[in-house]
Amino acid sequence: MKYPDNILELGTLLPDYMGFIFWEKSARYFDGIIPELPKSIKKTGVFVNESVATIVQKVELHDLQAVQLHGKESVAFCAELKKSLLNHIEIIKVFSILDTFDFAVLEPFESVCDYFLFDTKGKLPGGNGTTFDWKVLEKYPSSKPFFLSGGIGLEEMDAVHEILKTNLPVHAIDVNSKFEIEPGLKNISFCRDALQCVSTFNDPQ
Ligand SMILES: O=C(O)c1ccccc1N[C@@H]1O[C@H](COP(=O)(O)O)[C@@H](O)[C@H]1O
Repeated sequence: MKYPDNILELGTLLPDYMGFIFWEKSARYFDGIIPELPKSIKKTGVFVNESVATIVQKVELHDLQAVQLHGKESVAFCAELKKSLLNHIEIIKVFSILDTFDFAVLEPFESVCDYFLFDTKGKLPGGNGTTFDWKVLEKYPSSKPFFLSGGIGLEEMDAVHEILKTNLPVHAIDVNSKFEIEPGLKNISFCRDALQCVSTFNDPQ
């Protein structure tokens, strides 16, 4: 999200999280002031290999409730960040998947982050707009809840429904470029359709 009016309009749909990209090379780079949003929406800062000091500064400046680490942040880095954020900010550690994934790498991160996020490996650290084969997640060995991400659009809603029927601990569905008019400007009507669609998932067939 980048533009105040668009941020406020999306806010009326009450998503659980709203993301702001603090990676300067992104076309979605956010350098504004986040307008007042409903308190239930967790404002999430997305960072790529940023320093602890910068992340803490952005958390304080924008009153963020979650940080998404979208680079090669180490276990030690996540631990230091967790300590600096006094445990009250959610830490979401991203792992990028192509065709296969060695889930053993997750184990040391279990205690230093609150959620994992699985995105698709691509040219950019994130926002590549491509999906990975979610079958890879059948081997997910952990009970830690995760965000499912990477190129999710309205066309993926049936597949999203299917994955939510499994025992996988999917915490949230993370959408980005497939819901945009241009980078950082969300298509509100697409977002409304997706939320409407998700709200029917528990309806009896
Ligand atoms: O979107 C970006 O520009 C971006 C840049 C650097 C790190 C992460 C970024 N976006 C995140 O990428 C995922 C997947 O996005 P997409 O659906 O494939 O477009 C999502 O978490 C974005 O927040």
